[in-house]
Amino acid sequence: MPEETLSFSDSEREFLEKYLPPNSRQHDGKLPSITLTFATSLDSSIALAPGVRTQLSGPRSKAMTHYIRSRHDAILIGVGTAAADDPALNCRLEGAGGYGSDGLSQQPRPIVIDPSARWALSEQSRILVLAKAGRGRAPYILTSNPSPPKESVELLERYGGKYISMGLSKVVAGRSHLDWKTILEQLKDEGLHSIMVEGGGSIINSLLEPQNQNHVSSVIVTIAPLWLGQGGVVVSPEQGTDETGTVITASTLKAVKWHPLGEDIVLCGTF
Ligand SMILES: NC(=O)C1=CN([C@@H]2O[C@H](COP(=O)(O)OP(=O)(O)OC[C@H]3O[C@@H](n4cnc5c(N)ncnc54)[C@H](OP(=O)(O)O)[C@@H]3O)[C@@H](O)[C@H]2O)C=CC1
Ligand SMILES: Nc1nc(O)c(N)c(N[C@@H]2O[C@H](COP(=O)(O)O)[C@@H](O)[C@H]2O)n1
Repeated sequence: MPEETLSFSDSEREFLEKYLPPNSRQHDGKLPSITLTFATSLDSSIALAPGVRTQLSGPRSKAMTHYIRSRHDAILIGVGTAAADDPALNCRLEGAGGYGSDGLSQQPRPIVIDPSARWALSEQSRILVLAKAGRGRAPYILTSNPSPPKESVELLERYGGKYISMGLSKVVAGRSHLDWKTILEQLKDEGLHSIMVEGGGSIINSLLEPQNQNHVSSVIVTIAPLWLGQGGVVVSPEQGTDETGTVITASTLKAVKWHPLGEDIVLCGTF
């Protein structure tokens, strides 16, 4: 199926600028910056159910998401999202590489966090179909599996992707978690300095934990005017507690800006 080409005008871009990585900057050894972005319902759901691809963004906020993609070196998702959505993870903005210009300019590198290397990639995976067509890049997969499936290694390498090995940090409720600082160090070594994290629920909730928030430079959330109902994939980080054990607010945004876009509203902020 041909991918649609999107446009997002200069005047629409203005409100976002403060929350995006600068177009050019000195990296001076710092860890990559993270922009955390996702689309949510009014009941804080980002998908109808685990494993169900759910469109929430309207056409304007979808175009915004692709503009934000164009402003980052990489887009990062968890393996839950890769397996559920078979995502394209490219930039389909008019003028991006493969969408009106040659080469891969404005095409971010997809990054998948896949501790056990369980994502079943194939020649038909959308991400590789687009890489083959010169409309996106093949993914880098961060894993703590020392021997990912040989066929997947070969398939990835054929199109310019690869597995990157790193140690396992901890296991939470039966799920393997990689450590954010180590992830960012690995990405810095790959020359990637700005990372747009798109999801899914577990990845977002992990980054919203107090000990990980310091890695997040800004948050851009699209809020769609609907309720998905119970049973969805919910963004809701663990509650915090103070020194007496009393429950406190998990996270509060600062420097907040609200911007209506079509029927959605976009919330931007920092920690
Ligand atoms: N509306 C929106 O904007 C978006 C919606 N989505 C939706 O989200 C859903 C997927 O969310 P979810 O199932 O939570 O999966 P995720 O995409 O969040 O992936 C979670 C998995 O990543 C691995 N992982 C490694 N390190 C960490 C870490 N530090 N913190 C958390 N996870 C880590 C674990 O793998 P393992 O299980 O192998 O141990 C974990 O189960 C899909 O339905 C998708 O459609 C996704 C993105 C955006
Ligand atoms: N911004 C946004 N709005 C939605 O409604 C969404 N469902 C998502 N999902 C994220 O985008 C990925 C799909 O991207 P492609 O269109 O396949 O390039 C999906 O995997 C989620 O990360 N985002």
